[in-house]
Amino acid sequence: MRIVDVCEVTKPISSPIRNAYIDFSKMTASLVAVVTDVERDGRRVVGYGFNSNGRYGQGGLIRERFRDRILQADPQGVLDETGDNLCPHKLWAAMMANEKPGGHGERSVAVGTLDMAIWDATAKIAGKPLFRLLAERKGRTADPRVFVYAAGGYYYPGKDDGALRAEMRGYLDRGYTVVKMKIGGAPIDEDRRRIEAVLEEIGSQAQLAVDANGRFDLETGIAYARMLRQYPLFWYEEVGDPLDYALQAALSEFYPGPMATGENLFSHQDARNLLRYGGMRPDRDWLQFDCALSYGLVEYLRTLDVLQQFGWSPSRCIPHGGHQMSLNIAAGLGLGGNESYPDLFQPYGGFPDGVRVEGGYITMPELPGIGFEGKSDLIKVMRDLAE
Ligand SMILES: O=C([O-])CC(=O)C(=O)O
Ligand SMILES: [Mg+2]
Repeated sequence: MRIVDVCEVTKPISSPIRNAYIDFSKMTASLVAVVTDVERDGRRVVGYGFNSNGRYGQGGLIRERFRDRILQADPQGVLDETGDNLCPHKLWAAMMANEKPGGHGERSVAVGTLDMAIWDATAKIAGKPLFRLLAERKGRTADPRVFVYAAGGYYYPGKDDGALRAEMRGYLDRGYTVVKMKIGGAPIDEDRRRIEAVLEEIGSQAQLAVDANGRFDLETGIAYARMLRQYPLFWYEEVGDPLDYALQAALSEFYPGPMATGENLFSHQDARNLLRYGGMRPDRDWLQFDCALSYGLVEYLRTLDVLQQFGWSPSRCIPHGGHQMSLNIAAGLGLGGNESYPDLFQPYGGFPDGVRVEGGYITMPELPGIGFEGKSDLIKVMRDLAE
């Protein structure tokens, strides 16, 4: 068996929304297919992947470097020990041949996208849901029930507090128990007003998380901490620059509640620096590393090893990105849950058709691979690429 082709297309996922740092008017994502010569149920096995929102499509890197390294690797040399399936770890090493360490930049996005497709193909060849395969390999029991929260609350032209409240009400009506909104894209008094409007809307039915998208310097981060700590928030997210670990550490003196960060750390080495120097508290804080932006699941497994070394439970991870890959990791390896964008970044985000949020949890269906075949709008664009 072998990989016979790797395809990439860069697709728009644009919308008029804005967070404290960027707008999404020109946002794109890479969609990739890893085509094998294996057949299952009368159909050629093709693995699919895509990168999460927030970083742009990686067609250049994928087509100029990583695709060729996969296709030029010795086909026998990238199989697992049985010889009957792909080995995602060996394929990862093939992709990263002749790459220097450090300076992770956005090649981690290109590799993460391909790694998703390789795991999808691997689990399909094994004939199981990825979360079951992962749990088996780790010798644990999978839990198909996964906590999810609704991310939104963006700045949007003409959006007033009424529209923000209606958006949050819509998430509660769909079964979510935690909702998230953006802060830091308006003056602090305006953000306070928005937060109070949402808190009034959700009452005791749900909790609110707020996300500053790395916008604040230490002084502003502290000013917001003083304001925010009066409210019972689920978390205060990505306060300052993602690589400013000293800022993150200083904040914990001013903010006793839970904080979250990590969506813009793209390697296990960066994750380790966050745990070494960021003052994160394993009893209450949350880690949001997103494998689709950070060299994929092969690297995420290394990140989970780092967590263990530092005494962190995988249940403190709730990844960024809202994709089914992280849902599988959560169900298979015991993460604390996953992000979800109920109204954004379609068709890539979300759940297989028919999956409903109940009391803040979804239940994973038993679909081979990552489960893209169960989401009709998504599998349609995927098959247009490679089948
Ligand atoms: O607005 C974004 O870039 C997405 C984000 O931070 C999140 O989902 O936490
Ligand atoms: Mg965020």
